[in-house]
Amino acid sequence: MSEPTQPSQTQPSDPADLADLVVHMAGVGVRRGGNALLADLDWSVELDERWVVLGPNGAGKTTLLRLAAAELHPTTGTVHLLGERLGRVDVFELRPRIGFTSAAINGRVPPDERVRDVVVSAGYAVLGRWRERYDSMDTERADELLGALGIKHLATRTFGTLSEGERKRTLIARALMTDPEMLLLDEPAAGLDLGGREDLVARLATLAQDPDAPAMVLVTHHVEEIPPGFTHALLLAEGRAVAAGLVDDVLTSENLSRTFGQDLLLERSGERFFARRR
Ligand SMILES: Nc1ncnc2c1ncn2[C@@H]1O[C@H](COP(=O)(O)OP(=O)(O)OP(=O)(O)O)[C@@H](O)[C@H]1O
Repeated sequence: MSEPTQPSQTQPSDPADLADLVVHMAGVGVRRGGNALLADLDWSVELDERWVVLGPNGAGKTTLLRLAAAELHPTTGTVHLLGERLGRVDVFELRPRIGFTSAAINGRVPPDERVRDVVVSAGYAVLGRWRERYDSMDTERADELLGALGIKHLATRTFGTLSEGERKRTLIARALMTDPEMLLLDEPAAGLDLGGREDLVARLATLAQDPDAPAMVLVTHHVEEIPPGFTHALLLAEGRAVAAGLVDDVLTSENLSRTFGQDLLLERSGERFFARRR
């Protein structure tokens, strides 16, 4: 195999340029207990970009997303989110500007909370406090988002009675409730059956193609889960970027093989990707 495609993003140093970037990471490392979870990472996301972050188990994808969600600070390097530098900004002011869904959030929703309240309470930065009085405009917005994700009919059901796919869609609606400038999705299709996955991929494709939608970063292990309309890809292995840039340049059999440490064949059908071992 030849040398990997080196991540080749420009790295602005001027604060005015940084203000235009949703995410800017320079020389980022995260260490825990002597392990490098991430190392030497340079990565930028612009407002109109939709990124997929792909890599094997343990590659550092969730760690990267938690940095982008202002849930973690880097051990080394600098992270700017929405023009603000982590460590120099109140993260409690930053977080409402970022929509984030993950299995961890899924596990924190009380099972007896109603679906509409799971969504609407995001505007009040609370989970599991459904007795708050909500503004009718907020309720309408929540219903609109539930409609866009195809689950408006479930608005009065309790979260605990939903299927895994319905829960994931509820949490995406919740993440969009605050009109975030960036939407982070950590393995949104994990645990879904084929129909559920295809339905979610189609809904995310619609969102990705909406020019008013926020910048998006989707973490996955599977190229089959990349929604059409996603523009960029970051391939991670052992905490380091293997390749980063436009989907068309980065998603190749060679880069995928290097990322997953196996000889893989990547195939494309229209705007969808499929991979298997050679
Ligand atoms: N607090 C910690 N101390 C030591 N190692 C950690 C800690 N947190 C995570 N790790 C390790 O860091 C690596 C990266 O973890 P991370 O969850 O970011 O990977 P991932 O790519 O999201 O993996 P997966 O696809 O399995 O979810 C893993 O090997 C994990 O065991």
